[in-house]
Amino acid sequence: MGLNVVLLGYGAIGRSLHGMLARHPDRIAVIGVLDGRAPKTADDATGTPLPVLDLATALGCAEVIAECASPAAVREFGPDIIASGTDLLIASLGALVDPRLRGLVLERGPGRAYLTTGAIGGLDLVRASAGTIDAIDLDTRKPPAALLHPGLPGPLRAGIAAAATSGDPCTVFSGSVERAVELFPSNINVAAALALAAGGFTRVHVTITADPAATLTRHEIRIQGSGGNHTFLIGNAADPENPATSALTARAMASGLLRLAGAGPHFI
Ligand SMILES: NC(=O)C1=CN([C@@H]2O[C@H](COP(=O)(O)OP(=O)(O)OC[C@H]3O[C@@H](n4cnc5c(N)ncnc54)[C@H](O)[C@@H]3O)[C@@H](O)[C@H]2O)C=CC1
Ligand SMILES: O=C([O-])CC(=O)C(=O)O
Repeated sequence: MGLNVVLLGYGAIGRSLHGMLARHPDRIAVIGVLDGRAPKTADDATGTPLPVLDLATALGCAEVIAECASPAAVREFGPDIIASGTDLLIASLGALVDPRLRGLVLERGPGRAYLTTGAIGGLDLVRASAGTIDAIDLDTRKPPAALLHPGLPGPLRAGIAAAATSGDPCTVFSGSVERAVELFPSNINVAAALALAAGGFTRVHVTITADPAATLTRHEIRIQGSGGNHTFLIGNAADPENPATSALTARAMASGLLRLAGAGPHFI
């Protein structure tokens, strides 16, 4: 019997994740989706349709709910999932900048919250170095189209659009993790991942650049502290369905779920 998984969100990550997990029926059974807005619920590779579930049904059959929807979905469903005793794997880590939600999701139980490494690497090192870190700088660079979304304030939208027409890279944001995830809720969860791993939001500074020439999404992470200095440079291919999302994210979630289902090797 495999691990029973429900997908909360069936967009670019959810569909890709479904396809990857379908290759491991001995370890994982994807039994449905919690996403009433998904236009279709069948994985392209297998054509397997998934039922759309309500929360009560999902909680009755899932051992793990894998969130790949939005920070709003973490706010809406996260506390109930954890309170029910079901485990929750979270992609939209930006939701956890809210200390109240963080308490409900990360500290209450009895369900366990797992945080995906998502679109970056090095979180094991950041976690291990938590007490020694003075500062983390995250420079994220994406094509302008990957940064535009309907909730952006007008001047910021205009700045990103101007970068697109000028052809030159333009830094469109510099500031805190909290402000970054407020302005780009589906685009900079990796900043929250670094802050959560480092054990504090105040030490992380975020810069976002719109780069019309970018062919990869780039995350440059520079860590300074008494334990040493560490730099990671990550260049990710975008998901073919969503230019805002690195394709690595679905692979990271699949890898994490397979690990929960017992597949090694286990790096800890
Ligand atoms: N931790 C990380 O490194 C990364 C995290 N993400 C997070 O993953 C999320 C999903 O990414 P994609 O699949 O590319 O987005 P997408 O826009 O392609 O798909 C999102 C799906 O979730 C559904 N959804 C949104 N809010 C919902 C809600 N409240 N309840 C139920 N369903 C809901 C939508 O209907 C859509 O089908 C992003 O919004 C972002 O927050 C994305 C990339 C990297
Ligand atoms: O996929 C990426 O490269 C990063 C991203 O969207 C996020 O952190 O939300």
